[in-house]
Amino acid sequence: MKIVADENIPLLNAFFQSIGDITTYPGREIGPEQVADADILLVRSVTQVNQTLLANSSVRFVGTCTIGTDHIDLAYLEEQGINFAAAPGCNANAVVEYVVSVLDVLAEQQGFNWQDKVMGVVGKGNVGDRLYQALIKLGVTCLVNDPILEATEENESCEYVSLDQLLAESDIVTLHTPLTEAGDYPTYHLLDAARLDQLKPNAILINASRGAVVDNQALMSSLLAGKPLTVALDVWEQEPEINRQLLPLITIATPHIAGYSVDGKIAGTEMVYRAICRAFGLPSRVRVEGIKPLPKLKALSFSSDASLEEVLSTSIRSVYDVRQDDALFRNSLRALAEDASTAQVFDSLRKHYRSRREFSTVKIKIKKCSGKVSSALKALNFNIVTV
Ligand SMILES: NC(=O)c1ccc[n+]([C@@H]2O[C@H](COP(=O)([O-])OP(=O)(O)OC[C@H]3O[C@@H](n4cnc5c(N)ncnc54)[C@H](O)[C@@H]3O)[C@@H](O)[C@H]2O)c1
Ligand SMILES: O=C(O)[C@H](O)[C@H](O)COP(=O)(O)O
Repeated sequence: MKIVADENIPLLNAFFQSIGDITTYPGREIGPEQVADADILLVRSVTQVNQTLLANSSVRFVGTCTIGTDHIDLAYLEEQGINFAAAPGCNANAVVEYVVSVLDVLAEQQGFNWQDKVMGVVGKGNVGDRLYQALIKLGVTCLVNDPILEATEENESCEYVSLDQLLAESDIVTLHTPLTEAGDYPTYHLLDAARLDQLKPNAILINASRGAVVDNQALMSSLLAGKPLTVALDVWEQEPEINRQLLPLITIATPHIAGYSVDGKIAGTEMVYRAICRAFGLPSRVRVEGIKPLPKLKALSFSSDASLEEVLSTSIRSVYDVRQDDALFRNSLRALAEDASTAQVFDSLRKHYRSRREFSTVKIKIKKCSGKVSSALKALNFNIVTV
C-alpha cells in the first residue's frame, strides 16, 4: 500500500512501515498531485482534506493524528466511502496543562489565587471535561456551557449554564469547542464583539480551541478601546498568518502548541495506526513502549513546610511553563520585518517544538504533606509517592 503522510507526524516509520511505503511532505504542501496514487493519507491539522484534494486520487483511508477535524470534509469522505479516523482526546491532557500553566503564570503576575476564581468552561468534551474534573477536584467554582451535551446527556454531569450567564459571571473564561459553521450551535466567531463585551471587567479569556472561535478583529478593537481584559491565545484566525497588531495586546501568546506534548502527539499517531489496522484487518503489533525512549523528568520532592501554592506552582512549572513558549514566539516574530509574513516562523516553531512531557510523567515525592496537597497534585494528574 502507498501511504502519503505529513512529515510532522512522529514515529511514522515505527508505526506504519509494516503497512506500506511511506512518502512524506510538509503538511501544507500535500496537494492532489502528492495523493494521486496513495491508498492511505495521514495528516495533521494543516492539510485541508476535501474534494479538491481527493477527487482524482485512489485514497481509501484518511487519518488525522489530531483531535480537531475542522480541516476535513467529513461529509465528502462519507459520500465517497473513504474510511476516516481521528485521534479524539490524544492531546487533551496537554491542553489542560497549558490552561493550568496560564492560570499559574497570570496568578503570579497579577497577584491572585486562581483557585478562588470562578472559571467558565465553554465546551465540555475531551479537553473541557478533563479540565472541569481537575478544577472541581481542586475546589474551583466552575460554570459550564455546552448546549449540545446539555441536550443529549441523560444524567447531566454538571450544572450547565447559558453562554450569556457564563460570560457575565466568570472571572476566567476558557474555550474548548470545535470550530463549526453549521448546526444549531455554530462556534465560528462564538465570541464576537457583542459577546466579548459581555465579559466581566478584568476577566481573563483563554482560547486554545481554534482561532476563529474568537473574532480576532473584534478582540483587537475591544482591547484597543481599553476593555480591561487579560487574554491568552494559543490559536489564531488565519494561522499561520497571524494578525501582528493583535500580538502585543495579548498577555500570553503561543503558536498553537497547547496540545504539543510528546505524549499527546505519539498518542495521536498510535490511535490512527490502530484504526488503520482495524479497517484493513491487520494485526496491530506496534507498541509505543520500546519504540522511543522519551525524555525523563527528575522527581521533585516536598516536605511538610511547603505550602499548597508553592507545591502546585513549582510542580506545574517544572513540567510546563507557558512563558517559555510565549517568549520564543514573541522573540522570533520580533526578528521579522514589520510587514513580513508570520507563516514561516509560526510553522517552524511548531515543527521544531521541544519534547514536552505531561504532568503524569513526573514523580513527586511528598513527605508528611497535608492531604490537601496530595489531593491537589492528584487532581492535576501528577504521579505521587509518599515517603
Ligand atoms: N490548541 C491546541 O493545541 C489544541 C489541542 C487539542 C484540541 N484543540 C481544539 O480544542 C477544541 C476542543 O477539543 P476536544 O477534544 O475537547 O473536542 P470535543 O469534540 O471532545 O469536545 C468539544 C465540546 O464542545 C461542545 N460544543 C460544540 N459546540 C458548542 C457550542 N456552540 N457551545 C458550547 N459547546 C459546544 C461539544 O458538545 C463538545 O462537548 C477543538 O476545537 C480542538 O480542535 C486544540
Ligand atoms: O487538533 C489538535 O489535536 C491540535 O490542535 C493539535 O495540536 C494540532 O496540531 P497540528 O496538527 O497542527 O500539528
